[in-house]
Amino acid sequence: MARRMMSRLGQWSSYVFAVDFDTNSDPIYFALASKQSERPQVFRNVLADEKCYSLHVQSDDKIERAKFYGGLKKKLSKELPPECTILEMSIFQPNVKDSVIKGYFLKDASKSSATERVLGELLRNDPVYVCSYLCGGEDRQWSQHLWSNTEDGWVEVLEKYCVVPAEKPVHHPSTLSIINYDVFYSFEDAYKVLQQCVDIIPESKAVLELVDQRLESKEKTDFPVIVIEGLDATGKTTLTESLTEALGATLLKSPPQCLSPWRARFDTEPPLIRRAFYALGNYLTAGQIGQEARQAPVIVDRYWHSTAAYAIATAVGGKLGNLPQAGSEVYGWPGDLLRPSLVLMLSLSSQERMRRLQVRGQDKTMEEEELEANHLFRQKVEEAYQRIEGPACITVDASPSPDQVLQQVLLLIREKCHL
Ligand SMILES: Nc1nc2c(ncn2[C@@H]2O[C@H](COP(=O)(O)OP(=O)(O)OP(=O)(O)O)[C@@H](O)[C@H]2O)c(=O)[nH]1
Ligand SMILES: Nc1ncnc2c1ncn2[C@@H]1O[C@H](COP(=O)(O)OP(=O)(O)O)[C@@H](O)[C@H]1O
Repeated sequence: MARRMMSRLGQWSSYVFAVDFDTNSDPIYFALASKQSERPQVFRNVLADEKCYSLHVQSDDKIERAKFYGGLKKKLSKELPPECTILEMSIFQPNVKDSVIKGYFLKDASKSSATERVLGELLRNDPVYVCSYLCGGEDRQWSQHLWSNTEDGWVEVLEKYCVVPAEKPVHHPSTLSIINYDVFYSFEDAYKVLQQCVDIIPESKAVLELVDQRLESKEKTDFPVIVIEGLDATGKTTLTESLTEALGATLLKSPPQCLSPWRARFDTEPPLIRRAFYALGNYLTAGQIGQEARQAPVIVDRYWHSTAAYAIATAVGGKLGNLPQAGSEVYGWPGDLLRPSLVLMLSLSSQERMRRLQVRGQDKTMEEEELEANHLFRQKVEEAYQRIEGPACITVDASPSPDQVLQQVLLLIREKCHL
């Protein structure tokens, strides 16, 4: 027992556990130790006498981990008692990229044994670690108890560790696994993800075949390439169509039309797979841009900024201040992706944007629903847009009439692209 205890504690002793009790404040950070700490009790302000558990995915295969984790919250929400609160949890080594293991912390105020039954089932059938947390002794200290399956299918508590406070890390744990999990900075990295999905998502094969036929894009283009960005209903479609006419340009968009048959399918996938799909969409569009910009200016409706901004805003948990600082490598442009001459970001008040969304009456994407419901998510998307470099976007006030916005943008294009 001692050997196993040391092996696990040895494995986890350099890890910090982070639980998001409230998106407006810092997570609670704790570590594991073989003996109690002299420092204040970890959960003193956030837990009373609830039963607490944690579970996290243990698989070396990042696709399997992403797929399982993607469906886990829905499964827990469906099967756990309503009094059981499901909180985001990360286990990570501070400042070590790719060290993040995502999971959930359960605060169970129910008096039923349903939670333990559901967790026992998960432990028996799925690639998860399950732990329970107990508060005991005069000093009301918390301990973590690792569950294990016995041969006859029962659950036993394998090892017990003291839960001790841990320092707040420099970077929020959710920022440690953005690169190649939420945002892809090379064609090859995105392509590899879909290649690994061919067996579990058959549509990946058709997408890869299209991507294999993509046109090569050149560094430099003969005519200017102008990208129009912005949240849903800021007026991108209206502006790009009138711009195309005014400039005798070619209109493209990302993801390109040829990926439309599979878009809804990949929108249901976890970020790792979904973002790889959108990244490959940008490379397909880049090939089309390279070809079309030989004959005329090109206008693009959404491109890299949309892909990176939505992915970063979705990945970064907690408050707005948890976003990686401006200048961070996550805001960099992929070295192998065609760079446009100009990126314009349409900006609009929330009220006017909601009005236009209603007027247009189209269905909203899942992310747009989120944008509407979640002011914090919208702030993160808008802030991420502003921090992306290579080129950075120029903000345009999209509140005037369609024609006034068009004239304002034509002036900017003439000034910046000498068109
Ligand atoms: N284009 C694009 N959209 C993304 C990406 N990642 C997520 N999305 C989602 O897809 C939505 C936009 O998809 P579009 O096909 O541009 O839908 P649309 O109706 O044309 O959007 P608007 O042009 O904003 O009206 C965004 O609101 C995001 O929710 C990405 O990499 N590229
Ligand atoms: N400058 C504008 N002023 C008022 N309404 C606008 C303006 N631009 C677009 N709209 C209207 O707002 C709605 C959303 O415009 P759309 O071009 O579809 O935005 P996006 O493509 O960014 O989602 C449409 O009904 C459109 O007619």
